[in-house]
Amino acid sequence: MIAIEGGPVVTAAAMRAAEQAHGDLTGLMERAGRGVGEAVRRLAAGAEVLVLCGPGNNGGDGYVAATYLRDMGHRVRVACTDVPRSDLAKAAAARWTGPVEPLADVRSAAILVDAVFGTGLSRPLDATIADPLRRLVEAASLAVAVDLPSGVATDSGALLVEDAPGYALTLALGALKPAHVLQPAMRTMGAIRLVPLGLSAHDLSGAVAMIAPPRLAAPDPDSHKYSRGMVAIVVGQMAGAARLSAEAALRSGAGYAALYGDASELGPAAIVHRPLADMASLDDPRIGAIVIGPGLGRDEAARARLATLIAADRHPLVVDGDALHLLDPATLPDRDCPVILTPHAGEFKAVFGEGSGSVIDRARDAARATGAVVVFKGATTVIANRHRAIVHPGGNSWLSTAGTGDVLTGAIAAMLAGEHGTPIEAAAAGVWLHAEAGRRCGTSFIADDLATALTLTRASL
Ligand SMILES: NC(=O)C1=CN([C@@H]2O[C@H](COP(=O)(O)OP(=O)(O)OC[C@H]3O[C@@H](n4cnc5c(N)ncnc54)[C@H](OP(=O)(O)O)[C@@H]3O)[C@@H](O)[C@H]2O)[C@@H](O)CC1
Ligand SMILES: [K+]
Repeated sequence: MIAIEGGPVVTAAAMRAAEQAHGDLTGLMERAGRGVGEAVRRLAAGAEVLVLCGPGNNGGDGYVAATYLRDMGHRVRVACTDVPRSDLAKAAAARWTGPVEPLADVRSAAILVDAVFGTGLSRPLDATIADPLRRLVEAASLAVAVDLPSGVATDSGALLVEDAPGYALTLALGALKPAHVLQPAMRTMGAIRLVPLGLSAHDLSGAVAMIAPPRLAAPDPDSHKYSRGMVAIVVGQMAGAARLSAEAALRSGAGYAALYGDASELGPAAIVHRPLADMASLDDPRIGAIVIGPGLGRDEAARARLATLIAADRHPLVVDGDALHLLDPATLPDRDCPVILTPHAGEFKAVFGEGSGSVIDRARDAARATGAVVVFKGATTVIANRHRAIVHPGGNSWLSTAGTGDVLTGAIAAMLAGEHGTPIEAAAAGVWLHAEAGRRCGTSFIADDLATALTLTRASL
């Protein structure tokens, strides 16, 4: 089992293609089943194991795991939902010489291994499988899903079973699939670990990857406040939101944060307040990123400011909150300077409509249509540009409090202004810092605490 940070997230079809490119399908199943067997053996600590096998290759992995456990002298029973139907599963089942019980009335065991369906699940589970599976998972003190819990849709993360039971551990085979990073599937999986199968990185090189901690360099010895990144924030009707963004930008490492507009001079003294007599005040070439949206309001003045910034095309932009409701996405593809959009689900719908597919698909479609980096915030946050996507599979659920989005915007703007990688890398770095700061804050914190926590989060890298 190895770490999954930065690794590929691969659809069922891409996984099958990688498997075919590898060629040695029997060898892959051997590695998968053995990897499962080794993990289960370590965790079972001698307790009886029940392996449930389905008719396809997921079931084949189960037979291999059961055979391994038996050969290691472990107490193991096998039950099946159906006879093996794929050639590989037939061959694996033939090597299991013990009894195979029917699923319906099989006795539960302390350790349950679910090898019923994996990436080949094609329709909702029938009650004749779902009911005994739920009973056995719930009766076990440790339930382990092979590749995926049987009942989750690989590419969308949807549940194809009612009252899906919760597992303690899911052993992803070869690579993570979208369901491993998407809700509601993810919340049924428990801890997720990867069993490597030796598939080549080239064959797995999909366009979607798990987020990894960013590598952020310390300022150069000859750095100054502008070279570290100057963030300008356009103030609107609710100045507190803009202040949160400014503070977050500074605590994420920006050298200078200026609020442009009529804000009372509250907040850290380090934040600079400048009047916004006209938009020309934002022409300062030292500005590395402009934030527009937090607390902006949706009046005509706000709309005009946004349109002017987009048309001017002089600075990288981070567009959030109210500005997303005022945005005409058709104006974006012509820009040369990078744009990062940071919508939550409601804002995403306001800009792009409902879309189709998973949040990964929808974020990627939006990025392709606009040329912008789209940070689609939610239970799983997806950061996409035209060519690829990075997923952050959720952070501390206590982040769902007012102002945390403004903090994220500031963190992303700091990364963009400080030129920490390409725009998608800068956006991902901001998402990571924000989520990690949220983790450090624990429970019932407020957005101000989150902004404060960015200092030590940044220091941890
Ligand atoms: N890719 C790799 O690199 C490797 C993949 N490996 C493993 O292979 C797994 C994928 O195997 P797979 O393609 O055979 O699909 P799998 O999940 O076993 O199910 C297919 C069977 O289930 C049936 N079926 C489907 N839905 C059903 C339902 N609701 N109710 C009832 N039946 C249903 C379906 O029947 P059908 O839809 O044709 O009627 C078919 O018989 C993957 O998750 C991993 O564990 C590793 O061994 C090695 C490396
Ligand atoms: K499974």
